[in-house]
Amino acid sequence: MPTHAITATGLVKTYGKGAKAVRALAGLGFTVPAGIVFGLLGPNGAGKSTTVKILTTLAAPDDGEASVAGIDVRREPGRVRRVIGSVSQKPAFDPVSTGRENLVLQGHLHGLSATAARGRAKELLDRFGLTDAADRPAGKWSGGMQRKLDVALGLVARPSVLFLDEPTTGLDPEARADMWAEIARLSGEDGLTVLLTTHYLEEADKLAARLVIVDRGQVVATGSPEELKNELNGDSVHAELSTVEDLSTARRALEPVAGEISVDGLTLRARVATGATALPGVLAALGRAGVEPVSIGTARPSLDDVYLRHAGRDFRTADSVAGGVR
Ligand SMILES: Nc1ncnc2c1ncn2[C@@H]1O[C@H](COP(=O)(O)OP(=O)(O)OP(=O)(O)O)[C@@H](O)[C@H]1O
Repeated sequence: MPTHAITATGLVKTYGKGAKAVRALAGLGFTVPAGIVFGLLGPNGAGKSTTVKILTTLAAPDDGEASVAGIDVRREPGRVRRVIGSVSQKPAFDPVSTGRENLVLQGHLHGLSATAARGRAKELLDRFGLTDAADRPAGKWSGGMQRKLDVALGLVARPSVLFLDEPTTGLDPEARADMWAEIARLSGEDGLTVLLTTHYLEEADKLAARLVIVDRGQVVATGSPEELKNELNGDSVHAELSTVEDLSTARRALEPVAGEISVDGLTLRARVATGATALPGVLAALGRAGVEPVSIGTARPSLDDVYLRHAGRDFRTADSVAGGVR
């Protein structure tokens, strides 16, 4: 295995032509060291799925280069497919067949003998805690168990790189926490490289050893979650106001006491050196301006703040306005 499990350089992809053309990737590039969970984080429409389609050989870039496990995705797509596992957002299992049958069938599709396919199915069922349900139709399993089955199906052929596209979308909090534990175990135990795409900041923060933040088809920030948050050098104070008028008054009042100020709905966020120390000054400034916040608090920097700094807009707002580079 080369040191880098994935490299992508200058990827460009445009869908459609003329006035309707959407530039999904605008020169995107990153490298993924082997053996870690790597996060590809970005709001809806940022270009994550397009990147994964190119890396898993399902789409060709208009320009740029990429390799997976040292193999060029454009020149040798067949070889790439043999070393990767891919778990897409859509379920890959047959709901009428049992979990075990699904896994055995997948083994056959990858050329395993009947005995080897049964053995691998048993191993994966045990590993994901699915043995008790193994002989019931997968369509009757809970959402969390079905997602685990999807991941298990992606692992049947012992890939060296596993692509997980939005693995926890639609899961309830308990199933999501369970899935997070499984994903963390994948790279920790098996030395597998996992490329995780997500639009959940918290998920990337918790699982990814390194990540790139993608916005409008380009990488806007790269590093470990800790590195990225530490670069921000400071906490934030969040004040929720009751009216738009109060919001503008508060903004003017805080300009002399805070660094960057941003607004999300009726919440104002101001960057300060240390939240606890700055809070009395912020409250005093608001009081002098005659503004009483509905609530106020401080927070350590989050990936949300990192995104705001690098993309110049709030993550949640960007997430609700999907769109490529036009
Ligand atoms: N087949 C397609 N035809 C036209 N436009 C497309 C196609 N696939 C994606 N796009 C557009 O390209 C841009 C990037 O989409 P992509 O699916 O790669 O983003 P994403 O970050 O994966 O978003 P999501 O989290 O919503 O899946 C978006 O504007 C999207 O609407």
